[in-house]
Amino acid sequence: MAQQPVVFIDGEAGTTGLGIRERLSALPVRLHSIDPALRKDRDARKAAMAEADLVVLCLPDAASREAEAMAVELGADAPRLLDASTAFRTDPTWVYGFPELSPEQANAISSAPRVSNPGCYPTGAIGLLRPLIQAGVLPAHYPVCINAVSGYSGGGRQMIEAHERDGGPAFELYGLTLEHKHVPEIHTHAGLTARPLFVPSVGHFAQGMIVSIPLHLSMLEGAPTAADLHDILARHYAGQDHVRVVTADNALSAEALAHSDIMELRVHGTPHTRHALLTARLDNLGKGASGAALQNIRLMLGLS
Ligand SMILES: NC(=O)C1=CN([C@@H]2O[C@H](COP(=O)(O)OP(=O)(O)OC[C@H]3O[C@@H](n4cnc5c(N)ncnc54)[C@H](OP(=O)(O)O)[C@@H]3O)[C@@H](O)[C@H]2O)C=CC1
Ligand SMILES: CC(=O)N[C@@H](CCC(=O)OP(=O)(O)O)C(=O)O
Repeated sequence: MAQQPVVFIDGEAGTTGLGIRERLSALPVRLHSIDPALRKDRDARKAAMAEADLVVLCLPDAASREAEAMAVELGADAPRLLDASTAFRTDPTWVYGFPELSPEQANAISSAPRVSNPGCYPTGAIGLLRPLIQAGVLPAHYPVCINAVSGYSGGGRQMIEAHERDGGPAFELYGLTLEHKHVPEIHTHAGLTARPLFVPSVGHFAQGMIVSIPLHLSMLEGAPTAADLHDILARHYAGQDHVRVVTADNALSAEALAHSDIMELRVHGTPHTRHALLTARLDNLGKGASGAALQNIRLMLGLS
């Protein structure tokens, strides 16, 4: 029997790491772990990397960069890397791990030595914008405004503890310098030429996310209707397991897809409105993190 590929999750005890570990139990892989007391020990992490075929980095950005440097030091023994942080998402030497962007993207992920897992908010924003830009209906220079709300698990262990111990705010806008770390990622991978304006927020619920983007249809090529935009998205994602283009509702709860790896896309608006609202609903820990990582792990290891 062929040997199972070895996977090491650097940051296994964190929010994203735990989610990936849980999902990996369904795959024919061997998980290589290190003594939890040594989880931040450089030598122990490097030795674990040398044992692995694939290392999944579930770390803050600085620790991910350090891990990548350690992999380079391993030379010919370097494992392939999948990084869940923001560190390499706009680095052209890494492949962006969003397989639904195109069949070519899925192929590129399969053979790449370095793959960056998309951010939670960018998954929703890029998932909505890119097919419309590609289809030529949304101009790349459109002044895009993105509003989004996340469950508090989006802030990792520290934010989870703050909400669960101290209550946390019911609803809070943040990133109000308008320089959130996800802006360059959305700008690059949506295919926009104009920098998008992004306003995130966090609510007092654990998991779930809505990303919403209002559009003035009269400013789009050919003045399409909301139904036309729905059809473009539906054609783009036809046959995909993790992204569904569904009928618009009059209200949307952010928590409905908690514990799911599916993302739902909607186009709201009636034939009478000259406005449309694009929405993406997902679990920030599911398709927004660990669920997407599992898709990439399957592709990288050739597991169907
Ligand atoms: N939470 C989310 O919704 C999403 C998170 N991500 C990204 O995934 C990454 C991990 O986030 P998340 O799981 O939420 O964060 P957590 O804080 O929950 O987990 C991070 C883990 O990394 C460990 N760690 C920190 N520094 C080091 C180090 N130098 N060496 C080894 N381990 C270290 C932490 O240990 P300790 O706690 O002891 O410090 C912790 O176990 C981040 O880059 C984040 O941006 C991506 C998409 C969504
Ligand atoms: C609520 C909250 O704080 N969310 C995080 C985003 C989640 C995250 O850090 O993950 P990725 O960048 O890897 O997607 C934030 O805004 O920084």
